Amino acid sequence: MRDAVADDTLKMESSTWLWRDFLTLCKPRVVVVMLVCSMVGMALATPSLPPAAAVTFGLTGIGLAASGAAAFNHILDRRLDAMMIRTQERPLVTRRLPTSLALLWASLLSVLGIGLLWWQVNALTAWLTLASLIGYALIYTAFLKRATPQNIVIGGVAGAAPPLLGWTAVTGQLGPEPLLLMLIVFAWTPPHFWALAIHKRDEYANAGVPMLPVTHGDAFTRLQVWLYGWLTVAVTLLPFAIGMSGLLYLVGIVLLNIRFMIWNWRVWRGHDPQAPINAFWYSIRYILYVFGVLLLDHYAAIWLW
Ligand code: HEM
Ligand SMILES: CC(C)=CCC/C(C)=C/CC/C(C)=C/COP(=O)(O)OP(=O)(O)O
Repeated sequence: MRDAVADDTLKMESSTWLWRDFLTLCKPRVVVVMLVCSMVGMALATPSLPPAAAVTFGLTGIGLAASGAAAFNHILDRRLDAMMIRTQERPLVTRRLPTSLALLWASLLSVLGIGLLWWQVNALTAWLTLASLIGYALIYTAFLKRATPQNIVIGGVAGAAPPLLGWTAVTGQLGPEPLLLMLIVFAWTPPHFWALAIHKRDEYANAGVPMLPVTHGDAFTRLQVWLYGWLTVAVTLLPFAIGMSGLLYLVGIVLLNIRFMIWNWRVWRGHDPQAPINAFWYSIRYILYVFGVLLLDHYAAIWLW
């Protein structure tokens, strides 16, 4: 009797673990932030509320496809992940999940995501999402990541797509505004990632991944964080400059950028060894707040005026 209870507990624990592992393959926190950016892209695409069907199917499709891309990344990187402390507890490294099952999971998520966008949203969004999926899962992960320190700059195009995908899900069209939203995420990616890469430089070096701090050293990477930080500041001022967003956005973005650049300045100076990792965590809050303030400004303009 006692053993049967123990067995059941074990079964329950292992099935919870199994689901957790499937979820881990999706990089859920990254995908959630991407979906926030997509949602803001959807909201800004129309002066009224975006249609419920485009929002529901659009977010589900983009979320499934991004999760599929993340799962492919886990598969292709499993040997490399085994060489880094940060990633060595991942389910395919510890073999809690067999690679074949992960491949099935990644394919299922990707086909469902792209299929849903194709049938229920529009062909343009489906094609662009497929391009982002291939861009991250294959071009970045399998080739660029191992080949050049510019990997995350080029690969950043795929990661930056979500606000544009949200926009096209609602309008079926491209335009300068969604490209600008994409450009914000694109410019933000180097300060976001290189701050972390400075902190984890030795792990990347041991694994033989040519990230910028490994190939060009800390000082050069810190300077790049500072310079791309300024590029991000310039790009985030454009929505106001072109009349896409109003005064509320301007005030919000100036405050956010001051904080963002204080962190990037600390990284650049290099006096505080904890500055890069703190700047990395702030970068995630920053991108959420930037899209949050774009959204607030948009609805304030519609409802208050
Ligand atoms: C090529 C582009 C990108 C690269 C190379 C990159 C790299 C990374 C890495 C290595 C981590 C892991 C940190 C850890 O394990 O503790 C991370 C975390 C994160 N990234 Fe990025 N990132 C990119 C683009 C993006 C984009 C576009 C978003 C969202 C819009 C994003 C949002 C996040 C979030 C929310 C986390 C925290 C995840 C967590 O807490 O588990 N990243 N990023
Ligand atoms: C369809 C669509 C919108 C696709 C976007 C896909 C996506 C989830 C991009 C995430 C970007 C990211 C976390 C890169 C880090 O990869 P890494 O391998 O360098 O980091 P790791 O070492 O933590 O795995």
